[in-house]
Amino acid sequence: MVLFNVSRVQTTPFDGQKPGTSGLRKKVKVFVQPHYLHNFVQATFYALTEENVRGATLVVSGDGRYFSKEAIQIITKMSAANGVRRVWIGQNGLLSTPAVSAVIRERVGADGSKATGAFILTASHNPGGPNEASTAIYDALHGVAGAYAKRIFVDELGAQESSLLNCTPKEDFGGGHPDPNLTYAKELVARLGLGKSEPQDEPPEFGAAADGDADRNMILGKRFFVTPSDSVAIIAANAVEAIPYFSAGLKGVARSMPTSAALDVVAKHLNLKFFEVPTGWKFFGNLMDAGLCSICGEESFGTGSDHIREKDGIWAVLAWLSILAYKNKDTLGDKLVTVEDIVRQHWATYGRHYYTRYDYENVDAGAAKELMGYLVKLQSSLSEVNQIVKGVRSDVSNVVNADEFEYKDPVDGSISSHQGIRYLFEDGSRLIFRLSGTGSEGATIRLYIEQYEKDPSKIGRLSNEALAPLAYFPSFFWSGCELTSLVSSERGRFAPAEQTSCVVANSFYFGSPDSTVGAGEMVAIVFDFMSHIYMYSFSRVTLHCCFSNSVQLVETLALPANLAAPIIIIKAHFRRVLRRVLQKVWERMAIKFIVCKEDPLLVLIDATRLRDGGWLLSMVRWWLQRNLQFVRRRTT
Ligand SMILES: O=P(O)(O)OC[C@H]1O[C@H](O)[C@H](O)[C@@H](O)[C@@H]1O
Repeated sequence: MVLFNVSRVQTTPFDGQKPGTSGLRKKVKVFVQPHYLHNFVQATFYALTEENVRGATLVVSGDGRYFSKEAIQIITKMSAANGVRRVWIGQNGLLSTPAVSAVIRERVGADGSKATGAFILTASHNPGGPNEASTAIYDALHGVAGAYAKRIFVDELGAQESSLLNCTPKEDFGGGHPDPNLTYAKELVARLGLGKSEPQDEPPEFGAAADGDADRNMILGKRFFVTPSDSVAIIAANAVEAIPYFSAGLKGVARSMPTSAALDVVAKHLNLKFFEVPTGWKFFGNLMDAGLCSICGEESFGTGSDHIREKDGIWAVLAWLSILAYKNKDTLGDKLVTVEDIVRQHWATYGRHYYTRYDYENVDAGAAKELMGYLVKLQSSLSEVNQIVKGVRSDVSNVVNADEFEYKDPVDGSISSHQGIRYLFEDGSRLIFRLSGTGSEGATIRLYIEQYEKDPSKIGRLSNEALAPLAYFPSFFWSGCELTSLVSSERGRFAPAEQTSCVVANSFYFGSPDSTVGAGEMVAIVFDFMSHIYMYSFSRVTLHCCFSNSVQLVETLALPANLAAPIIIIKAHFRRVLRRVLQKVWERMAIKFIVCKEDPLLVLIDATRLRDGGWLLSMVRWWLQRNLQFVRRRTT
């Protein structure tokens, strides 16, 4: 016979310690509080009848999640103290929930005993770990990455199966678009708290996605998006300490031209060889073969190293996990260093490159070519460019260089020309225009906007706000072009799809604090030919410097200060078609039309009408998106 000393310990109740539908489910940090589990176990014993406890046999086991071992010790001791005779524990404390049920119902002990009940240590499908928030999700978007993900993340690294999302490869990628970005990795984006609405569960700390063939990657933190340009810079900055493969040092780093210059700053700080190559992975291959480059990346969600000659989506995720592990090596039990912490720390050290990309897809190939030609021609006069720039925003630095990117391969000496049009600003900001080389229909124009901020007090701004001044320019640069083709196209997407920021381009300007209008205030809503929408307050100075032509126009027209009916000013060639469409819809709003020759489409509305005018804006936007195909250079 074994004798135990039983001691009584005074405890106090815990708020909300109530079993729900299926047991007591609480976060680990709640469960590990002193006496939390003890209170629950003792309360359970008190609730049971004497004969179910005294001399009884209990089963105690679970799914082996964090804190199970400690809990089994506590429950076993408390069972003994309460008179339980025998505790059956699965090997290493492991038993599936159905197995526990089977043991209670079927198992008969050597002495004929049967279990009267069990403590099952599980939270079922919910995450576990010292901090459940440290879980991760990997979304293979039903591409081939799924086949590798289970082996690498679950079997090798011990992640839970529930961390795998869309990891069964499917012929049609599950009907989705297997491109890992904020637009297409919808489910992952929503789970990480970056969707339109808050997710049901607290988002995990880490998320990543791959494309169909597993060479691209997207890295997310909880409610946080890491731009691919930042991602490669951060990997490079931490590689030597955090990734054993690079412990001997980096040979050099490289990025594609439109990728932000975040990597350049790291290379400079660490005194690394640095290369800026045209878009396309093949340019990195030469550098790697020549032993000049260890890590490289592109804004198009490609990141890789010289372990192979392609970008490698899973490698990028492992690189990030290595950095997270390294940054957390001393934080066991404390608050974890998160993805967001790492990125913000990086910005504080190296400065931040605010960055976004707009894609204008499926536009008329001829018109796109002409537009690019126009942008190149504009480059011949920097003073003209700066005149436009200063006329729009006096607070933006000068364009100091403008060119078409050309690359001379340092290894074989080959030259690649016409690799994108660059407008480079004095403060390091850049506007880049490029024709995509991967589109399958029409042309795709990519517009990359980047602004460098060194001042640590200014690195925490919203990206759309920080980039707003620069985002004004493209339409002004293009003001020498005009819309001509009004071919209706259901499929052509006229509105830009913003790939690298959470902000949808069309809400870009409405979303900024500048755009709030007071009741009775007069505002102008301007649609430029790219269907960006600008809203200006007439009582603000911004309007005067932002849109001087329109102001002059409005002044010339001597519009009344408080407009009763909306007025729509349209370009001459829109008149017939737009008027026909809009007049029908808006008859009851007594819209007056004024036709002007030189301005973009201008809708002038009394702000008091804006509250019920949302549908009106949607109508205009819908019409523009549906009907305007693209631009052609002004021929005069
Ligand atoms: O030319 P784009 O449409 O911008 O595509 C750019 C990307 O296309 C492919 O994925 C290449 O492998 C990448 O190296 C490149 O960055």
